Amino acid sequence: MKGPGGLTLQSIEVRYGRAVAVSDVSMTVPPGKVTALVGPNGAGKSSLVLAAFGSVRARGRVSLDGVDLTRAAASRRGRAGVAVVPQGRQLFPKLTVRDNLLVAAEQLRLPRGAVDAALARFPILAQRRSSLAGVLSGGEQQMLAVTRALMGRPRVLLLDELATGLAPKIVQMLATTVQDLAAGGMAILLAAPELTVLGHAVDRGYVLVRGSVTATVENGFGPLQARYEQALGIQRSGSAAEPARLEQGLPG
Ligand SMILES: Nc1ncnc2c1ncn2[C@@H]1O[C@H](COP(=O)(O)OP(=O)(O)OP(=O)(O)O)[C@@H](O)[C@H]1O
Repeated sequence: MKGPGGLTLQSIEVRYGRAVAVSDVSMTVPPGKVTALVGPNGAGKSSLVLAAFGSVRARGRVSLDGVDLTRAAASRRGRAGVAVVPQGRQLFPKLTVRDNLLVAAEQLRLPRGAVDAALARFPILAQRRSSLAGVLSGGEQQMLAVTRALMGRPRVLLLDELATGLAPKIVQMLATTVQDLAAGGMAILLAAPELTVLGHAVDRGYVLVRGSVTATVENGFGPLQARYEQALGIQRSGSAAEPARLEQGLPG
């Protein structure tokens, strides 16, 4: 019996030793939508993303399109349709663009031809297929990380800090990619400490503070941002101190 579509996380808890990074979080990442996960630094966003992908140990349940993946390792989740662009990208800097994708193709048990097909998405990256990943610009590296994640035609794509440190033009291009993927039916999760540049791409989202969801918002980025600012204790008065507090995370 199939359950709801997309990714479902139930009562997820992530601990590092005695420290609880994520506490009893339940959320969904439905197909055809861009779901945001916003929270200040240290809120537990990356831990939750990696718990969904299966690369950190977690309590709770994870399912995709109603199929239980709780006990599946990351490699099996990958083949089942879960893909991640992790914070920091985790590329092999001393391998070429093409070889980075070949490694992923092998992990996903895809034919080698999948690499050239994947490279067609970003022409700039295709031109640099023989360059070492480590010499690419930040934007090109992020394109490579996204391309790698998309190789297995995932059903859910987890994007951790997609826009951090990138030029606005690149972020716009990635935002368009994300929207196109959602329009094609993919379930997308965008985790970030702030999403103003990507905000227009967001359909719904969750606010995460100190490992717990404090708000679930279904009606777009504006209301989500308002709930986020509320959670951080930010007053909308236009004072110069506000952006600094948003970047630093928690209310003073
Ligand atoms: N490998 C680890 N070992 C111990 N503690 C960790 C580890 N990874 C994360 N933490 C801690 O878990 C908490 C949540 O971290 P996490 O990286 O998931 O948050 P985040 O919201 O993604 O923050 P950021 O935006 O800074 O990446 C933090 O207190 C962090 O210090």
